Amino acid sequence: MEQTITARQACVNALNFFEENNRTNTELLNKLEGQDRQQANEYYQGILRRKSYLDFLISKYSAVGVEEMNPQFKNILRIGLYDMLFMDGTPDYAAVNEAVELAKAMGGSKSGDLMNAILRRLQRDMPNLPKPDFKDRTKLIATTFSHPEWLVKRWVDRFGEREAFRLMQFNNQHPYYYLRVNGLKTNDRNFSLRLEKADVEFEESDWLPGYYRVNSLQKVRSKGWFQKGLCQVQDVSAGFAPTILDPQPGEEVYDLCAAPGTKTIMLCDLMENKGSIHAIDIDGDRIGSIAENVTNYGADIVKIQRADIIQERFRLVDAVLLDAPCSGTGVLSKRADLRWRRSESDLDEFTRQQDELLDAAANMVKRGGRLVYATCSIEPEENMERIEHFLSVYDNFELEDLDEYLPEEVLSDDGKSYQTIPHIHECDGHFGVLLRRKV
Ligand SMILES: C[S@@+](CC[C@H](N)C(=O)[O-])C[C@H]1O[C@@H](n2cnc3c(N)ncnc32)[C@H](O)[C@@H]1O
Repeated sequence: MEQTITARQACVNALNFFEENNRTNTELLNKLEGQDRQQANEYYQGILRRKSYLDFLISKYSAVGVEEMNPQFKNILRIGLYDMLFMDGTPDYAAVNEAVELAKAMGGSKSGDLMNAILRRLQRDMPNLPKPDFKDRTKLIATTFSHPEWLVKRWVDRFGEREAFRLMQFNNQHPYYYLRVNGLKTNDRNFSLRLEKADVEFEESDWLPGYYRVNSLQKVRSKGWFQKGLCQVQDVSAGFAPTILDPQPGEEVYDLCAAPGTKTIMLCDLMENKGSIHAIDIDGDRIGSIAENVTNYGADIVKIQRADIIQERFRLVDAVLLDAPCSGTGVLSKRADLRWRRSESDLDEFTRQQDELLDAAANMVKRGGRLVYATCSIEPEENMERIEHFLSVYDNFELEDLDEYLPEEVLSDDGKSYQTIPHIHECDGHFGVLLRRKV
């Protein structure tokens, strides 16, 4: 029989995995059910959202430096401290006990004693814990807001300190989630009635139809609505790219870079499940999720293909969506792990790849056809600068106005691109443009 583990244990395992492999293993968190699963994810993302600050405090109370500490012990310590500082429902004594028991179980009684000593001292000083006191301003801000120094420097230079603080504070909040209704299986009215009946607090978006902002996904998950394909989790700003592509029933559409398929199923919805969508992705592991999503949502116009779109040739179609791989700096509140996985040099790699992908995508569009380029980044190099570069090479494409599709507050002054910035628009940060190939 498989041994059952607690949310805290699962989180320690996931944090250990992250430190070793520099990536998230969602299976370690999601093998739990119900509330435990939610709690494990909450710990994991929450601790990564506050990592530098937690480590700063740990360094003040431990004789062993954070870098030299046994990773498992360090991650249990982070959970105990996170519990005391940020988990409202856990009394301090319970947070300490849980961490001590976990340390004993995972590392023996000496480990439990040491855990107890460090956390008790932190608990005692709780109202007056030390504040980061580094002379180096970037390091001070980075530690206070738990963001990497390179990103702090970049955002302070670009936005100024005050705005950068607001952005990082937003990234450190518990995120909002949006549900998008699957129009192939239900409708907005029916779905909002379901939400009311299930006692889910929600707010309907006034930006796009069929989006509902909720504070927690737990009730929706327990109702089985995701498995039934009634709705999906998709930030409203992620819905902008399929919206501006405006795919029509009967058209032939490429969804390049499609996995895990959240935009593919929205395209099916917009096309009323008529026409054809080729969902293409290079990643064999991620491609299975497209099929799962499509089946769940009751769509049958999707052909899934594993391919490198830069290497392979495709015939021309009416509309192409290129949801490019990017740094993901627009989604750091939901994907706190990304802030520690990325480095500044990754940006050069992403922009090079984005140019190649745009080049490939442009050669799949019929005359008069449309190409949408989108990212979940807020970095200009991955966004408008890529499009400016593209247009300097491809004078047979032009930018289209977006004001008939999207609210004014997310559009650039000339109305030809959208960009959401998390703390300003209170959603994820997404960018996109609609390019038309001249006839
Ligand atoms: C931002 S994610 C796509 C998210 C997806 N559109 C959605 O909304 O669910 C980018 C995807 O690009 C894929 N990708 C990267 N390089 C590619 C290439 N050369 N050919 C095809 N897919 C590629 C990655 O495997 C990844 O799944």
